[in-house]
Amino acid sequence: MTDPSYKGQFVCFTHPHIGNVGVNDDDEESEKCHLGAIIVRDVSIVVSNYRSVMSLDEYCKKHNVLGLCNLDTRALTKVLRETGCLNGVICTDASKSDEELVAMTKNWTIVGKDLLSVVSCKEPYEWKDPTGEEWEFNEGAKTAAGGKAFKVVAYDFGIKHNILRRLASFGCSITVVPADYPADKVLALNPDGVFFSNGPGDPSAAPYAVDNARAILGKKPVFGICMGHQILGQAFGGKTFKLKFGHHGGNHPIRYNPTGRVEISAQNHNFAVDPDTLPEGVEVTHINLNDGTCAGMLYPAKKAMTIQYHPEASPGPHDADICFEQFVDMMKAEVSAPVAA
Ligand SMILES: NC(=O)CC[C@H](N)C(=O)O
Repeated sequence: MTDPSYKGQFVCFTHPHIGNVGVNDDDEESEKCHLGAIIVRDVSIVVSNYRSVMSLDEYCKKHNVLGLCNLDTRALTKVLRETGCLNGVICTDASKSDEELVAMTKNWTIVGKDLLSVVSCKEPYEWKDPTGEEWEFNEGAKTAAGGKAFKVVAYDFGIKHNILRRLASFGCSITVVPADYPADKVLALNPDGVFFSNGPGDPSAAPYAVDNARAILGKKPVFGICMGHQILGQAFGGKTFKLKFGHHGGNHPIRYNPTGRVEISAQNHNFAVDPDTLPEGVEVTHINLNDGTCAGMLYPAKKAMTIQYHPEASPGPHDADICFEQFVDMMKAEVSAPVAA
């Protein structure tokens, strides 16, 4: 609910019973809920978890989030699995006719809408907090950087807090900058690496982000997650397209081509990079095993790596946490062998 990449979307849960563990402040991935609406079959009236501070119902009311319950979400899922993702409208104004409501949905499209500037921070800020001691699952994270504190500038396209925490756990100190922060100002900060975050909407709707990425490529090691992967894909010279079925939730198998290792991943995206449009020198390193789409890239000549899904999880499995270490390794290698500008 608090992942800014979901800005404006309706999320329908297939699990019939939602909300039994309540809501806590520590798991928030940004300052607020970004969903257009949450749709569940049965919202739990009993909340039982030691971290819970309020029920899902109370949370929705407090944050003015539209919630629908008692809807047959499995029936809706059966429709969506045929049609793919659909536009929807939820309305409490009984004076609107069905025709008017249908026209509203038909006249709306996610394609071409720049939502990055809507959810991004407005001013740069620093982030230092790693994953809390009691939740750290990767003993190697602390020592991965070999005692060096790598300075990372992170583009905020709607960044999730846990990405910042994982980078900090791997020894990075991070300056988060707005989505349209000029590339020359980023380079003037002289970071060890530049990170491109997750974010909502159509990656083709933010050409300024692609231009900045292009201007940074080859000058600093870069890492992109989700929207960052798509923006970098375009900066490499590739194209993105809207999937019929987006990938959502915490159980998607990914193959890492260099080793054949399969990891289970958390995902949230509706667009993808078309691998056929990528220039020579860009390797597709990760494949989504459900539909064969491109899930990660490496551009060795530019010291650029990208992941279409969520290695930071939160929530979700930790299998892909190794990506943060690979980014740190790229920055380490850069200290001894700088990339050619
Ligand atoms: N989580 C994300 O960054 C999503 C990326 C992009 N908005 C998509 O839907 O594909």
